Amino acid sequence: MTSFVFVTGNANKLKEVQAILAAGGSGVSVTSQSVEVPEVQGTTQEVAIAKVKAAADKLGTACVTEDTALCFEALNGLPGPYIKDFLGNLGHEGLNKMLKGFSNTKATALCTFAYSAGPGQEPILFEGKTEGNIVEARGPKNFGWDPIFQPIENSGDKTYAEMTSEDKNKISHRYRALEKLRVYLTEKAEKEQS
Ligand SMILES: O=P(O)(O)OP(=O)(O)OP(=O)(O)OC[C@H]1O[C@@H](n2cnc3c(O)ncnc32)[C@H](O)[C@@H]1O
Ligand SMILES: [Mg+2]
Repeated sequence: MTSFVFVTGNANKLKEVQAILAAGGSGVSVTSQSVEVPEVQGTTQEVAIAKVKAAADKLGTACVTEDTALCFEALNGLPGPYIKDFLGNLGHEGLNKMLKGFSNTKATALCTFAYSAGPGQEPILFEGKTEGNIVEARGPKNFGWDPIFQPIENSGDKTYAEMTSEDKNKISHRYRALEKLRVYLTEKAEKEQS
């Protein structure tokens, strides 16, 4: 049984990670800890690396962090890793308004899991992407920008918020990144046993 410590303050992320791992029946499990770590500015990779390093230093142990970015094609990838501040200040409506001057509503949901084997160890990143469009908010408003993101594949015309969690977890940016982390941790555990 492989398990990892997931450092996050976001209960929705934790719930999805637990559900995705349970559905996969992979024997990888997760415990969680909420630790305040600074989030630096930079590319999604730089932000993810700095966050997991700070978390590993603080906890003194191996751990996993996750960063979610929402990248608007018309804005050359912005807000990207700064989506939390944009969403907090502008809301769903403001994010839609940002794209009013453009004919392009395409966006990429990008999830980056970062694994550190412990303090001072070089982090390893696992990325997952889902392509979609930014639309007027539809569906329950309990998780971030889910109501304004309509994935292109498999959703019909549903936003993430209108999809069942099972359906979202089959195609989500988080699912795709977590699958790579799961494979890595499983292979690592097998190597350590042999
Ligand atoms: O403690 P951490 O893990 O950092 O949790 P956080 O809520 O601060 O999360 P981020 O720094 O990664 O910021 C990402 C923002 O995008 C939101 N978000 C993340 N994943 C999402 C998803 O699958 N659907 C909708 N919104 C999401 C989240 O609520 C934040 O506002
Ligand atoms: Mg955060």
